Amino acid sequence: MNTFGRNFRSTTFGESHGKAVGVVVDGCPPGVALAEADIQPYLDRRRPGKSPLESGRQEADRVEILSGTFEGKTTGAPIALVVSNRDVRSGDYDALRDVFRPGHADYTWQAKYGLRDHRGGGRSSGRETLARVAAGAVAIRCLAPYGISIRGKVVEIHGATEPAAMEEEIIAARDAGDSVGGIVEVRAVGCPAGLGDPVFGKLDAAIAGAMMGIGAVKGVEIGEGFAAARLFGSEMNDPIGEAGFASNHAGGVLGGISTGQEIVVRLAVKPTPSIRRVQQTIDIAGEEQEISVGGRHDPCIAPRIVPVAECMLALVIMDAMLEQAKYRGLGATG
Ligand SMILES: Cc1cc2nc3c(=O)[nH]c(=O)nc-3n(C[C@H](O)[C@H](O)[C@H](O)COP(=O)(O)O)c2cc1C
Ligand SMILES: C=C(O[C@@H]1CC(C(=O)O)=C[C@@H](OP(=O)(O)O)[C@H]1O)C(=O)O
Repeated sequence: MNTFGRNFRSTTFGESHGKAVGVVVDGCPPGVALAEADIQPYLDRRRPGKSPLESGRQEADRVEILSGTFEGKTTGAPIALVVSNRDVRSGDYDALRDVFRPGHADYTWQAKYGLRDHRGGGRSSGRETLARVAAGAVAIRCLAPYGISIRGKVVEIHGATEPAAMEEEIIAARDAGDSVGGIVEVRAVGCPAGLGDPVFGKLDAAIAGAMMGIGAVKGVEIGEGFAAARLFGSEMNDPIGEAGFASNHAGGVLGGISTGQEIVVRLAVKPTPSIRRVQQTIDIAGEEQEISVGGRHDPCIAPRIVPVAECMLALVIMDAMLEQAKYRGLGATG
C-alpha cells in the first residue's frame, strides 16, 4: 500500500538508493498558497546528516514542485513533489545482498516479494519518510487558515528525560556500536470538535495507524494511553463544565471524534536495527551467519521521527477535515 488517506491522498514513490523519492498529493483543495519554500523547512528538519547524533548521509533534500500549482496557488490537480537522492553509497550494502539484518525489513520483504532492493533497504528505508513530510507540509499549509497547528518533541531516550542525558545515551550507544530508542510526543492545537468518522474510521484509530506506519514505531498512545489501564474512572474522565473540559486525559478524542481539545499522541520508537555489534542471522539460503552492519546509520531514530510524526498527524487531520466538510461544510469545522 503506497497511498495514504481517503480525501487528501498521498502516494509516495522512490527508493533510498534510486534516483529520487517523492509524493503525489491528490485531493488538495484549490487556491491554497503553496511554494517550495513552504515545504523545504520541514524537509530541512527531517534530512539526515545534520549532526553527529544521526546518519552521516549528506542530503540537501531540495524539493521541487512538478505540478498542481499555478501562480503560487494549488489548482486542485495532483501535486507532484520530488527530491533527488545524491549521497547514496550503495557499496555499503554489497555484503547485505544475501544476508538479512536482524530488526530491519530485509527478511520480511524477501518473504513477501521474493526479491528486494538491498541497497539502503529500498522503500523500507526511513528515507521514504521524506515523501510523507513533503505531503504533510502541504497539509499543514491547508490547516493553518483554520488555526490548526502541530508540534512534536522527543520526551525520552533510553529512559533518560533530560536533554543532556538523552544525548549522552545516544553517544554511549553509538560509541559501543549499538543503538537506543525513545519516546516522541506530538500535539495538535486548534482542531475543531467533530473530526473523525465512527464506527470504523475513528480519529484515534486513524492516528494510531498513521503513526504505526512509520518505520521503527512500535507503540502509539493517545492521552493517558497505557497509563489509563491503571486509573479509576473518576481519575480518567475529563469533567465537562460551561467553560469546557476541566482536563484532557482523553488526549482530545472521545468516541473516535475530536473533542476540540489538544490532540496528544506519543510514539514508542525502537532502537535502530542496523548496528555494528555482532548479531546472529541467516542468509538467503537459510545458512546461519554472523553480521555486523557498517555504513551510516542513525544511532537513535526518535529525534529523526519528530517532523515525520508531525506531518503524519497533519495528513490525518486534513483528511478528517475534508471528510467532515462533506457533512457539515468546511465553514462549520473552521
Ligand atoms: C527517519 C527514519 C530513519 C531511520 N534510520 C535508520 C537507520 O539509519 N538505520 C536503520 O537500520 N534503520 C533506520 N530506520 C528504521 C528502519 O527503516 C525500520 O526499522 C525498518 O524499516 C523496519 O521496520 P519496523 O522497525 O517498523 O519493523 C529509520 C526509520 C526512520 C523513520
Ligand atoms: C537516508 C536516510 O536515512 C537512512 C535510513 C536508513 C534505514 O535503514 O531506514 C538507513 C540509512 O541509509 P544509508 O545507508 O543509505 O545512509 C540512513 O541514512 C534519510 O532519512 O534520508
